Amino acid sequence: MNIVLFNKDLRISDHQPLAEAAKAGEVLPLYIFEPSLWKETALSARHFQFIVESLEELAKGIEGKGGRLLYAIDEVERVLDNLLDIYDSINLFAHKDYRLIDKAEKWVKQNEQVLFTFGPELEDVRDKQFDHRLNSYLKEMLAEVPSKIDVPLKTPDFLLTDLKKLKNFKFKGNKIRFGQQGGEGNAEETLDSFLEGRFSNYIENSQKPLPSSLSSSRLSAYITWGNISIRSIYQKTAEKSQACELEEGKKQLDEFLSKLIARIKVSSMERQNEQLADLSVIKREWNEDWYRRWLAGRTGIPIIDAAMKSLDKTGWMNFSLRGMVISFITNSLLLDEEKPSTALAELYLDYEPALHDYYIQLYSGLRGKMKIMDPVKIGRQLDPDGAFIRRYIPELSRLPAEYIHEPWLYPGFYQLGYDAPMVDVKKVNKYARLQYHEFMGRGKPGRQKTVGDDEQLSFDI
Ligand SMILES: Cc1cc2nc3c(=O)[nH]c(=O)nc-3n(C[C@H](O)[C@H](O)[C@H](O)COP(=O)(O)OP(=O)(O)OC[C@H]3O[C@@H](n4cnc5c(N)ncnc54)[C@H](O)[C@@H]3O)c2cc1C
Repeated sequence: MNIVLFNKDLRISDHQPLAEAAKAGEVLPLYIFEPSLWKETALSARHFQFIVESLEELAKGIEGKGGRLLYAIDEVERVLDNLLDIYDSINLFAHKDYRLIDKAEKWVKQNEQVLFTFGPELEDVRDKQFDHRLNSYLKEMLAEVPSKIDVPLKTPDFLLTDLKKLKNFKFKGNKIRFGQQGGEGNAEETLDSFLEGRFSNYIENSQKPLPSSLSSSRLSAYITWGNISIRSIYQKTAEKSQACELEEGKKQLDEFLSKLIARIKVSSMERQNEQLADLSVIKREWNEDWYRRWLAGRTGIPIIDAAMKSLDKTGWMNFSLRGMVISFITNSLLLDEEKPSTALAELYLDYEPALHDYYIQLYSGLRGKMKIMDPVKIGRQLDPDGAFIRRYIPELSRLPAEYIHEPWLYPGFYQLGYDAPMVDVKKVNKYARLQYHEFMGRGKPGRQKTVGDDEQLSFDI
């Protein structure tokens, strides 16, 4: 039996494993929900929601070709064992980045079955041939799934034909009401609307909090869950760029393409044996109250709070805000990055472990210099009139612009009902810099913290 293992490739267009399996004979398209994966990783209710929306559309697409998408709720090895009891032999078809590829590879070896994998050979970005291979992959013809998919007459009883049973699944976190919805159609619409005009201020706006939600492509969640393939985005964009009459348009699209390529490169970086800095000696003792206020968007520092509230609501933030919120908690407040990183991963709809971990490490100083940012200053640069802050913090919606980034300076501050800042940013940053410079200079811990340090760091209104 030819079994297609769907994973983070929830689409029909440019789906090579499905195309090849359909050419080989009868196909059983399968999506496995592994309970252990949902329990042990940062996958959350909002990811589940997006996946279900994607699967519903995928199922319709497969039905349209005469096939049927099936589901299993179990560990991947057990599902495959059960299938092997039913079928004499199994050919698995999957993309190379199938999340459970190690398990599938081990299983086929142990059971003498066959696994066909598809996708570019892009394992190590330092390889001299990397750029060449990437370039050819991006320009390759897209895979076309045949118009008819043959299904076996009878499918195993233990496989599910709909998603109702999944309602008993337990998830972390909350669903999103105002975020992007999963599915191939939505992915294509998002790309089309970007190429039809939203791209025109990409460079200027993609790091500004409010304008970025329109001027950025907003494709990240669709790429993460494979509702659209990167090479189809690449090809459509390159075509649009060629057709652009104005140099300015080409410039915007080239910048966007460079981001897509950055994604592939960061995802392909060889991470084993990497030496990360050990900053544990300068970290503060864990402060649950600070952490909770940061996560809830109640630090009293408007740009941080607006960013965290927008993430909770929409599941998305632009690059600069992502860097700023993690830098604030790990570098300014000197808290360990592990818990904040997991909390953010649960909230980002586009959570992709390779990218997320890399940038969290970069922004919390584990991969080089620890950058200590001033969120008030950054807020002024990114959101000068405070439109983003006003959108997400209603208490500040009518505050005059001159106070929007430092509302505690407003004479009527206590009437606003907004939180007083939990720390004085200047003081915590000064303290963090001192700790870091001592650590770097002498290669040993900074000044031992004494009782009363925290009091010195609190805000002096
Ligand atoms: C701490 C931190 C964590 C991050 N975690 C993730 C994550 O889990 N998943 C994720 O998709 N992105 C992550 N990013 C990268 C980036 O912030 C998002 O890809 C981007 O904000 C998505 O919005 P967009 O699709 O509108 O991007 P656009 O600007 O329109 O870019 C198009 C695509 O290129 C890729 N991309 C854009 N910027 C980068 C970059 N600097 N490096 C690598 N790829 C890029 C994304 O796939 C994106 O969809 C993270 C960044 C930081 C600083």
